Amino acid sequence: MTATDTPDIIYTVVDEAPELASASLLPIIQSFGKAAGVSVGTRDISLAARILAAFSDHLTDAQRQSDDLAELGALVKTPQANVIKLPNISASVPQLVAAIRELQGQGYALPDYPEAPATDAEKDARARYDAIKGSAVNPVLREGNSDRRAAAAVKKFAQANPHRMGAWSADSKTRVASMSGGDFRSNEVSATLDRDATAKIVLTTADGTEHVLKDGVSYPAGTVVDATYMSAAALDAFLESEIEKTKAEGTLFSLHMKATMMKVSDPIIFGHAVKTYLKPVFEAHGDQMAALGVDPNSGLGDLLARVKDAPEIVAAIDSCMADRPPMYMVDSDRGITNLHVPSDVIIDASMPALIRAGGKGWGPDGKEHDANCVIPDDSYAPVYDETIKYFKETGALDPATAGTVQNIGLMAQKAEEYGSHPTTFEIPAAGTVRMILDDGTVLHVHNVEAGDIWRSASARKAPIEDWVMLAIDRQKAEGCEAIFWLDETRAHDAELIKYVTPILQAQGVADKFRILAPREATRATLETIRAGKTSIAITGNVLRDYLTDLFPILELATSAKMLSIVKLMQGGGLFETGAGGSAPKHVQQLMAENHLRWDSLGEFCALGESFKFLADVTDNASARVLGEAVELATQGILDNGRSPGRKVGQPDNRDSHYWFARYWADALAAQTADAALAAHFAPIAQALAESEEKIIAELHAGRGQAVDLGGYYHGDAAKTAAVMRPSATLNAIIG
Ligand SMILES: NC(=O)C1=CN([C@@H]2O[C@H](COP(=O)(O)OP(=O)(O)OC[C@H]3O[C@@H](n4cnc5c(N)ncnc54)[C@H](OP(=O)(O)O)[C@@H]3O)[C@@H](O)[C@H]2O)C=CC1
Ligand SMILES: O=C(O)CCC(=O)C(=O)O
Ligand SMILES: [Mg+2]
Repeated sequence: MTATDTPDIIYTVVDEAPELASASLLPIIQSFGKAAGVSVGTRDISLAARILAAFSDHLTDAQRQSDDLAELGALVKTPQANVIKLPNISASVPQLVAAIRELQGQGYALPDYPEAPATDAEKDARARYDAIKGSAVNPVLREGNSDRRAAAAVKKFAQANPHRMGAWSADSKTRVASMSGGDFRSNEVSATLDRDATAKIVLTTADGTEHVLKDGVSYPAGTVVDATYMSAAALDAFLESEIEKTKAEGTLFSLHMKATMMKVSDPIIFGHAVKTYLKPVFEAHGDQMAALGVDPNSGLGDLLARVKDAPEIVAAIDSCMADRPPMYMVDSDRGITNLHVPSDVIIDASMPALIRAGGKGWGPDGKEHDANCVIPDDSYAPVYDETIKYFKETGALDPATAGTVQNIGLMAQKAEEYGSHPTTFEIPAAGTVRMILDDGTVLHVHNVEAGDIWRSASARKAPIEDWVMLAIDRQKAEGCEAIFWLDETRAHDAELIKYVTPILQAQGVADKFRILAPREATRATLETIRAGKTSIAITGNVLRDYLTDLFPILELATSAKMLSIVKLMQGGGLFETGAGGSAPKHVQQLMAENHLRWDSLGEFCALGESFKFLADVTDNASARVLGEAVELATQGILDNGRSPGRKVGQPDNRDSHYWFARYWADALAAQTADAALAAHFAPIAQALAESEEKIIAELHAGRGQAVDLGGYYHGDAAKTAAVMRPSATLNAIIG
């Protein structure tokens, strides 16, 4: 693709619920955009497309797929970028394997996912699959810092229509457990480089052998470079003790990790939890299980499938589980536990859901119970711990009166932990890890044991400075409380504070900001929003992720309704839709009963911003008219209660798109800034209004019945369109 082929706006093709929604919404957007001379094209970053692009050489000409992620990765580094990014699957190994199997079944000659690669071909396939695994998309596209908040109209709507909140009682036994030592938080060291440098990471084992874990990592001057490790022995002792305490406390055992984004460290920690929970089974049958290909990092689901024909192991598991505290369940009806799949329980979504429910999780008995929320590393766990303590003291937040928390997140150029996977290692043998600069300076040293998880994360100067300036702009726009969530006693944060304070002083705004450690910032922020006011949380990358689910889920019921703007460092714009994920449960519901409860409010918000951004950079006045009309349409959806319902029979995602098109056309027909557009949309608006009954009836035909999409990861476009665009009348009006 040459630059001239790039559409004005790129709308990403993704997976699961948002992709199903796109089948209905995108044709509307493309048709409306075309009328204003704005081209809206697509690039495919779905898991299936990324797999196919990585294995082009295994496919026929007709099957080959371009590497759209690579193209977008280059585009976001240019001022022309205008990308609407929907949530995509960040695949765990079980998801990746399922997607490969589906594609193979459709006739794509892909190699299997090699669990234990031996031959060169297997090693090559494994390396290609590993590059697709986990959060492999967002870090490539996020060449800017993050600005996430609820649009004023969305917040007002949530206050006027408060969602249900679980009650919190002072005697709730729900709590957060994290390590008091030996974790990433306590072992962290950090330094800011005063010049451009390259580094190597070397493990020297007890016998003096040097193993180069990584070479040639390059950093520009001013980069904050951290190193830390989690002790495997301390982790196991902690998990063992928490499993026992959970049993004594009579709560559910739950583990909350980010195995997708932290794709190297967190599946290993998850695996430790699986092994510790089933410790007697691994002690008695470990060798046999290894021979059956069991990898605890892949979860209990995979493990059970592998041992199903070994009755002695199955019996040992049953007896062990009976003796353990009950587990927090992902799906109690189907027996899916917290430890089944590493990507089923993702901390940013799972902790807020539990907190919103009054500290309750589902147990194996299908009932709600208090839970022990195990979050081994103590870097960010205090946020949840303090939130839970606060709600126990004060009762749940009232969404009718609560203020709002906005977020400015340091995210650009793979900032902090979320960029650390290429420099994360499970240590093979005891020794010393050194991070050595090109001039021989030893930047960081740690003594480690076999199995420890060592990692280095970094944050570059330009993104840090951009982040502080973005925070200053946002505070100026809002005039409200603004807090840097930084802990001066933590090594990395102390280095960041050395950037933040002088910039605030130089800009003359130091009195507008506070710097508080996450625990203190959590309490201060909760008190602020309890009083109905706004607070800006200025955070690093991980808290950006955690807080933009936590507060939206408390305030708005879902983070799908968030405005999520990434102001790219090179001048382009990336507009993320919402702050949540791809909602697999919604796909299951659509397939079973033809109801899609996905709310596209995040897409609507992103679309308005994208059109307005296009108008700003290209002087395309029609694009501004389109964007402003999108905002009115979004307002119309809210004012008239046109968002999807949760249950079959209620209006769903498709109904909301009809209303969105109608309100959008109404606004375009009514505006006077662009007479040609008004004239174009007047008959469309009229047709949409006149055919309302017919369109709604056509949209609802077949609701309640199972539908066939022709695949889960790689559905059939025609089948999906038949399901998602069932109204011939609407389709004809849209053209
Ligand atoms: N930006 C990105 O690309 C992101 C991708 N992900 C990926 O998404 C997948 C699922 O992640 P998960 O953590 O389960 O989180 P999700 O955000 O997909 O789902 C959590 C719950 O939030 C509710 N929800 C989310 N979006 C909407 C929406 N638009 N409308 C209505 N309700 C919504 C649903 O609640 P209910 O079921 O009650 O209706 C849903 O089950 C994973 O593969 C993950 O890696 C995750 C986060 C961000
Ligand atoms: O990229 C991912 O896997 C998740 C991203 C995410 O959760 C977020 O940005 O809020
Ligand atoms: Mg998130």
